[in-house]
This record gives sequence, C-alpha cells and structure tokens, in this order.
Amino acid sequence: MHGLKQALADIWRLTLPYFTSRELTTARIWPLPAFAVQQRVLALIFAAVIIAIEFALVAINVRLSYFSRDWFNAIQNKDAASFWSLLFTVFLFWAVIYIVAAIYQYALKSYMRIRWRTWLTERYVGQWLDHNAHYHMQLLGHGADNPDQRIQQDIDSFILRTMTLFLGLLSSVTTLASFAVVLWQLSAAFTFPGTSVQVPGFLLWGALIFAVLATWITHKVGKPLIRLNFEQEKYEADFRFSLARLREYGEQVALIGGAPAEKQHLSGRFGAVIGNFLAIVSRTKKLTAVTAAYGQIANVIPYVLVAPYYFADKITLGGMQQTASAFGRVSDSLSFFISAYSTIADYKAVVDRLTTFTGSVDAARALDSQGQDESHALVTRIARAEGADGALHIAGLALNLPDGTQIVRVQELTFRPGETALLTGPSGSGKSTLFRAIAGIWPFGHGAIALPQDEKGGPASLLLLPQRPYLPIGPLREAVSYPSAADTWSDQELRRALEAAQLGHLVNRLDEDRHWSQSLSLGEQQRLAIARALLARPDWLFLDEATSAMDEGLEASIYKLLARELPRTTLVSIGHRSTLHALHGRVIDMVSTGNRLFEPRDHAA
Ligand SMILES: Nc1ncnc2c1ncn2[C@@H]1O[C@H](COP(=O)(O)OP(=O)(O)OP(=O)(O)O)[C@@H](O)[C@H]1O
Repeated sequence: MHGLKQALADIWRLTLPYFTSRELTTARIWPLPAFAVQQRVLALIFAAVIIAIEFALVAINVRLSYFSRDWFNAIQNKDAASFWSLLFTVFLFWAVIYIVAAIYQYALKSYMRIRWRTWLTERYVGQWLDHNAHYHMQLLGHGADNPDQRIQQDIDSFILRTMTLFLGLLSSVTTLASFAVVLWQLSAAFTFPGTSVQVPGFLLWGALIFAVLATWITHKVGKPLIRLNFEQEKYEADFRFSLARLREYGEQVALIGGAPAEKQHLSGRFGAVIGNFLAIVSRTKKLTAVTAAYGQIANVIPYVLVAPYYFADKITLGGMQQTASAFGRVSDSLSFFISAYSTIADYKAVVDRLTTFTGSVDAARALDSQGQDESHALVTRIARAEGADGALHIAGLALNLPDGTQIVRVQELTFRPGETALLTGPSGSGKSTLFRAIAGIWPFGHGAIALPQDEKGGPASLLLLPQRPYLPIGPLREAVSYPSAADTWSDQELRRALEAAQLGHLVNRLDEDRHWSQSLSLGEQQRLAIARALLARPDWLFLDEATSAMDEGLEASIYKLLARELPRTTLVSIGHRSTLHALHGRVIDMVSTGNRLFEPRDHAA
C-alpha cells in the first residue's frame, strides 16, 4: 500500500510540471491562425478533448449494446425488416461516429505526446547541463546510471504510458459504471433457480467476484515483473554503453590488443541482458497462463450464468446477448489491471528511473557553487567571486576529494595579470584539481577564490584548455569554434588561427563532417585547442598539460605564438617537462606537507 502511494506521488511529481507550466508556446489549431498560448492551457485543452472523446466512445458502446439486444431479438423473431433497418440506421450511424472519433482522438493523443515530450526533454536536458550537474553526477558517482537512456527513451515511455494507462483507467471506470447500471437492471429478471427469491444485482455481483479474484491472482503472479523490467532496461543500457565506448576507444583497444578482453566484457554484459530476459520470459509464461485462462473463461461464464433462464424461456436471445456483453464489459473493465499488468510493471520501472534521475540531478545541482542548497555534508563551499583588481587571489583554500579527504591546501596564492606561471609537481598532487576549482567546477572544499578583473574593471574572461580537448562530432569549423557557434568567426579568421597553430593542412577542410577526436592525433587536437584560444582571446589562459603531446621544439614555438598573438593574456600552465621552466616567468611547485596533502609554493630559484 505504501509502495502504491509512493508510486502515485512520484507519477504526480513527474506529471504536474507540464500541466502547470506558464511558458509560452505556439499553437496551431486548424482552422485558426497560429497563436501564442501557455503550455498548461494547451495541455489542459488537449487532455479535456481527449477525455471527452473517451466518454463519447463509452456512451456509443452502451448505445450499441441496446442495438445488439434489439438486433438479436429480431433474429430470434425472424424479423428481417427490423434486422436490416436496425443495421443501416442505428448501427451504421453510431459506428461511423465511433470510427471518426477514434481517429481524431488518436491524432490528438499523438500531438499531445509530441508536445509533452519536447517540453520535458528540453527541461531535463537543461537541468542536466545547467550548473554542471552532468559532471557533478559523475563526481558523486551515485544515483542515475545511463542518463542518456533516461532522457532519450524513458521520457517518451513515461508520457505514452501515462496517457495510455490514464485513458484505459478512465475508460474502464466509465464502462464499469455504465454497464454496471445495465447489468443491475438486467439482474431484476433473475431469481434463484426453482424459487422466486431475487438477489438484487445478481449478475453484477457475479462479474465483480470473478474479476476481483482474477485481479488478485494476477497481481500475485505478475509482481516480480516490475523489478525484472527495471533491471532489463538497466542491463540493456549498460550493454549499449559498453558498445558505444568501444567505438569511442577503438584505436586504444586495438593497440593494446584488447579485443579478447572486450569480447569477454561484452559477453558478460550481454549475458546479464539475456539472463534477466529469461527470468522475464519465465515469469511472463506464468502470467500468460493466468490472463489467457481468464480470457477464455470470461467468454463463456456469462452465458453459463444466464443459460438456465434462457432455456426456461424467461429471457429472449437478445436479452441473453445483451446480458453476456454487459457482463463481459463489466468484468473486462474490472480486470483492467490484468490486461495492463505488464504495461504497469514497465511503467513503474520507467517512473522509478525518471525519479532517481531527477533526484540525482537535484543532488548534483546542490553541489554547484551557484546552487542554493547547502545540505551536502562534504561541501562547505568554495567562495568564488569577482575580486577588486586584475589579479587572481586564492586564500585559505582547502580542496577535498568527493569522499572528504583533503588533498590540497592553499594558504595564500596570487597570480598577477600579465605574468606567465607554471604549476608543477608530482602526479596526483592536485594540480588539475586546483584548476578545476579556479574554473568553478570542483565543488568539494572550502575557502575563497577572488577572480580577476579585466582592464575595464569588468570580470576577466578565463579559458581552460585540458590535456585532451573535447571535439564535437561534426564539421571542423564547429570543432574549432566550440563552444561558440560555428558562424562566430569568418572563414578567414578560422584559417588564420589554424595556420598559426601549425594546422595548415586542415584549412581547406572546414566543412568536413567527422569524428575529429578519432581522426586527429593528440598533438593535433591540442593545437586545435590552441587555435580556439587564439580566436577566443581570453584575458586569462590556463593550460593543463595542453601541449604535452607535442615535441619540445613545437611546444616552445606554440608558447612563443601565444606570447606574440595574445600579449595581454595572462598564462598559467600545468606541466612536467623541465623545458617548460624557461618558457615561464614564474614556477610554482606543489610541495608535499605529508599525509598525501600538497601545498603550492614558489620555486626556490
Ligand atoms: N573525480 C574524482 N574522484 C575521486 N578522486 C579524484 C577525482 N579526480 C581526481 N581525483 C584524485 O585527486 C588527486 C589529484 O588529482 P589531479 O588530477 O588534480 O592531480 P594532478 O596533480 O593534476 O595529476 P597529474 O600530474 O597526474 O595530471 C588524485 O589522487 C586523483 O586520483
């Protein structure tokens, strides 16, 4: 019971935002011209019309059950005139309306699904990317696995199933209510065989007991499917992700001869997919036994119940037919859970996945320095704000790992504008982590970072180049301009930057669409990032081993290029090579203070 309450609360939390969104959207409702309207207004109009059509469809079914009674009576009485007239007037009229309404309802459901999915996907993608939640989710290492699957697949499944199940439930309830009345009225003709004792609503009780019993058995048999379906999706996504990762690291795997290890790994992942699927098959077999038996028994049970009355000439064939169909409709709608069980099991899994996803996005957002929540125990906030001058001041800063272990302590460190500084020290001493904190993406720790101002007294622009730059898949001009739009710079500017970065052989390939991080060497990728810096002209440039894949001569000429092309840019580098010392005016060492804790100190000359 508690589980059901929780599930309904989760569904409510996932559904409500769309139906209360005040964002504006453009509606196109034929024959009206396009107009702006709030999302929630459109959502409610869609829902109201779809529900109204659902009611109309049930009402037509009730009307047709009376048609069926009259029709079978005409058959029993061999009344051909009534038979044909009922068919061409009553049946044809209502059947045509039914068909048109069903088509219109399908179209509206599809439009609503598209709009709802678009809105929800944009919202989730936004939340996932804002405040670096996607990165912090990785750092926290808990919560939602495979966020890509949740955004691409689960949102659509959630919407489709919410609509299908809600309408199914609504249709079942209205069908139940209308045909329960019909069945109650029909029950008046039935007495205990051989007596004149009447049980009010005899047929209705019969249908009720039958359906409740079957629903209870179905629930008992089908319950494990909820967990199994949840796990199936997870195993499928893990398998898909492993394949995608192999595609990404194809060269590295080939070089190290990793194919057999990969095969084994993939076969393990696929084994989990199949193992779980077999468990689903085994459970579904049992469930099918219940639902198929129910379907068969439901076909004959109403006839069995009313046959004695028909044979005793107490009811007509039409009456028997109408009773049987009303009984069928009532038990069908009562057994809504039976027919929808596997959908519900799947639905619950989708709801759980979206709920854990939103939960872990919220936890990750809370980590952000701009976030509002202070609840995370390990985050005591790194205050990162614009300072009062052109320098970068760090004071009383402690940087921790996600588990709370302190790795870096900075009592006082200032980078002055215009200088070139090199941060060096042992591997794992927290150099990159210090850069991450300066960039504002490392949330664990406390202390203060005063960001520099530019020459006009506004916030200075900062650009950080990592060792392995991110290159989007697409035209080269997009990769060079990233994260700015591809048309930010003219072809001439892009070519000039590429040539300066010693990538002259790429200047005529600006429109070539490729997976650039797979086709360029690491040294070329690093030079492409340098070209980005030349275009962006930041006030401060941080190079985290951003020239490590170049030979020493090339590295030196890139540093000279940066000094020449970006004379106003302050340069702070991380690097291990001793030749880098000569290229920087100041060297700062990460010095161990014991206990795996490091502190930056100016290099003794
Ligand atoms: N996301 C993370 N989760 C847990 N530990 C991390 C994470 N990122 C970094 N660390 C740990 O923090 C320590 C410092 O890492 P960092 O990358 O800052 O070192 P570095 O000095 O830049 O090393 P290198 O010179 O090898 O690049 C390392 O021990 C590393 O294992």
